[in-house]
Amino acid sequence: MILILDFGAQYSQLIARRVREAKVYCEIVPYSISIEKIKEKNPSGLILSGGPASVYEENAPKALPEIFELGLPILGICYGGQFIAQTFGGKVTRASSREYGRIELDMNSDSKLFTGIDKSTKCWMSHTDYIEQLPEGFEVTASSDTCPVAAMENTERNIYAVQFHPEVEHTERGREVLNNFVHGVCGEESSWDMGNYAEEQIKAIKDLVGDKKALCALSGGVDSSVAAVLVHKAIGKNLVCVFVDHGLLRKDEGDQVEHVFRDEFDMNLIRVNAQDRFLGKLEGVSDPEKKRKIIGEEFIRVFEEEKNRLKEEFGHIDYLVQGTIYPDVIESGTDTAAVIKSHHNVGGLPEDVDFELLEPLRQLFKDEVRQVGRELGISNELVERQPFPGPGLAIRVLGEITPDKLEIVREADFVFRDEIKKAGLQNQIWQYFACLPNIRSVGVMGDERTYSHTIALRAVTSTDGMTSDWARIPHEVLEKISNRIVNEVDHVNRIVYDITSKPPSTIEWE
Ligand SMILES: Nc1ncnc2c1ncn2[C@@H]1O[C@H](COP(=O)(O)OP(=O)(O)OP(=O)(O)O)[C@@H](O)[C@H]1O
Ligand SMILES: O=c1[nH]c(=O)c2[nH+]cn([C@@H]3O[C@H](COP(=O)(O)O)[C@@H](O)[C@H]3O)c2[nH]1
Ligand SMILES: NC(=O)CC[C@H](N)C(=O)O
Ligand SMILES: [Mg+2]
Repeated sequence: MILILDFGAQYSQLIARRVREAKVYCEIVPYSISIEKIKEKNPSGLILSGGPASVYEENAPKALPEIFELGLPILGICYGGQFIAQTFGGKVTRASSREYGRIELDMNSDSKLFTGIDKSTKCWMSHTDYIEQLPEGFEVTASSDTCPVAAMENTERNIYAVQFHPEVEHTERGREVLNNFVHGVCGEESSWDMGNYAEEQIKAIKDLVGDKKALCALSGGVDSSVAAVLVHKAIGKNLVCVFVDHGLLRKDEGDQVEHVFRDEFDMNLIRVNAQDRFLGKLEGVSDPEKKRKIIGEEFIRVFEEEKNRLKEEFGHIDYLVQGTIYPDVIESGTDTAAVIKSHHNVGGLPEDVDFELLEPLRQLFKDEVRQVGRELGISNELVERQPFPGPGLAIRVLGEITPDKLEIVREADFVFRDEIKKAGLQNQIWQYFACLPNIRSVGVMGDERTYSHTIALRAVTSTDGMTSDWARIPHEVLEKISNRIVNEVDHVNRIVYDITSKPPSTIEWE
């Protein structure tokens, strides 16, 4: 097995996922793990993850130096690599030129880590610091103009470090790098089997819930639909689904979700119209984290009210099923990982929740959830649906939300989606939406001065939502979308297209 020492990385689970995909068992442990514990687990290699800290800071997280005396192969990624450099006497400092997102790297294919990889390949970076001075005994195995030590190794000690992220989907040959490490360097064989996730989960849910009852927070999105079907297969009629229309949905979405769900599934579904209470609570609030927490809490209050209301006819409900997936968890922050944004269903939950949480997809990434959905026989149309965040349009109207602004973004978003569909691009773009940045600018329309809103279009390619690139939508399509939005949506006189990757941006603007 392989041990991953976690320094608070966004991508630790992704590293684990790639190692498992290479059919090798692995576990994630805190960076501070003791030497005895490591010996107990008897790994064939260690991977040191990335992390938000800088190794030269006073309280930077440090693994025990004795890990380097175990004789085990070690691979450090980003922070992990910088930690290796510092430990062996190299120098890590803040880079004059930071790198986020795509870069081209020259790799030395003589390195065991890069066996079989072309010289120049596309890699994904996310760092502020860099290895300025190579530690003694190490040699450089990859570099770019701005990052002289993009990879280094000490073959005698079997220690490797990379500045880029081999674990993310956008690093073209990343899987091969990790394969080379676990098989080529650590000598692991492909022996571990992932089993059948759906079957195992259904059995586990059956055992856990027994004949108790559960309420599923159902949005009509991919994650909660898959979660609902899993739980329904386990406990049948003891599940009730609650869909909340919080007034922050896209155009006509409430009716569509209700329709699709009743058509496709034979499950209890309750729709709660809660537009006024959500918008009331959000009035005058402009901080994104505050908005997310208000929404997270309000969802729970609605579910609790439904639970009380259903007591007589349905019986006591113990569990709340949510379609939480791994990015929701990690981005909401953990003991070591930074808070990127509090997803309403994790970091946005209030402290007092009158349910036991049941989240069967909590360890999975989006593409894995889609795979489970297909195994469960859910229609392609639903499984392929683009993600839509639980806080909805509230995090796409930047700053304070008003009914007028919601209306503008809703209409612009409708036009955008309509044109993407007409251009036949909906399967090539992972997520696409309109956003209202809350800036107004001067325009001239019909010879009159306007001072109106800007709409920002966001469209990204991704696989798991952890990294993304901006979608290269043909200019003719963008032109059509721009024309239509300005012509059809009142109070808009300017359209911009977002051309940042994640990192450094995130997919949503708030
Ligand atoms: N309008 C809603 N009504 C009830 N529950 C919701 C609603 N929106 C979100 N949720 C709950 O919050 C969870 C997280 O939302 P999220 O948007 O990440 O997932 P999803 O809507 O199920 O899938 P997708 O990512 O495809 O939109 C959902 O799985 C669901 O349990
Ligand atoms: O249910 C959700 N509740 C949330 O609070 C939330 N915030 C972001 N998202 C979705 O998660 C994916 C990654 O988003 P970001 O790059 O913006 O962090 C993207 O698909 C986002 O749409 C959310 N989903
Ligand atoms: N992704 C990382 O591990 C980042 C490491 C460190 N915080 C940097 O900015 O360079
Ligand atoms: Mg959703």
